[in-house]
Amino acid sequence: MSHRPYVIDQMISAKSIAARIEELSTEIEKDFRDTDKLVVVGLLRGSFVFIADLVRELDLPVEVDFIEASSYGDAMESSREVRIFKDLRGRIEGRDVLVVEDIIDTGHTLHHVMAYLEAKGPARLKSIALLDKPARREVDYKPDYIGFEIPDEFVVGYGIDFAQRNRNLPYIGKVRFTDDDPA
Ligand SMILES: O=P(O)(O)OC[C@H]1O[C@H](OP(=O)(O)OP(=O)(O)O)[C@H](O)[C@@H]1O
Ligand code: HPA
Ligand SMILES: [Mg+2]
Repeated sequence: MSHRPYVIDQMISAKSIAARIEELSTEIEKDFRDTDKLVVVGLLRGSFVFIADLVRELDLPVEVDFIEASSYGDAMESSREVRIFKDLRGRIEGRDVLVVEDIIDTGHTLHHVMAYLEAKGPARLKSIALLDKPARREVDYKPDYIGFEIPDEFVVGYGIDFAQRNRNLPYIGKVRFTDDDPA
């Protein structure tokens, strides 16, 4: 939990996010045009806004499922220990699967979840992250689709939290601590 005062500076507008999701959907539709059904798996909690907007742009037969993993808790630093709190409801063996993530930072979360899901034997398994922060990567993993590459800033909004707050902002913003400001 942060007790330091901070403000949020907008980094990516709601309009830019919507435009990028349209482009990404076209790419995904092309790659999975022959699918009988695509299981779109949201990684809770951060991806709940992104998956809602993404599936509504996808002109494919989709099923939606969720898995919950977390490694940050209320901190700004990854614990590097990814815990699965909730597993999928459905089976993905032999199915086409797209994992939807809000942000890839150190890479521990997505890397761990992809290995966990791969072991369930899907036909095709791909991942999409709205944001990619490559400067902080600790594991060698690159999502198949990326919305925006961002600099090394702590971001919030559009589902992403800081100590569980700010998930409801319609845009992506960066956290700026005001006690860092020169007097
Ligand atoms: O690449 P990494 O360094 O692993 O960081 C990315 C992950 O961290 C955040 O989740 P968090 O653990 O905060 O849980 P949440 O989704 O419930 O907010 C974010 O939603 C990603 O899942
Ligand atoms: O920049 C971030 N903001 C919020 N949660 C996060 N989890 C990984 N990176 C971030
Ligand atoms: Mg998350």
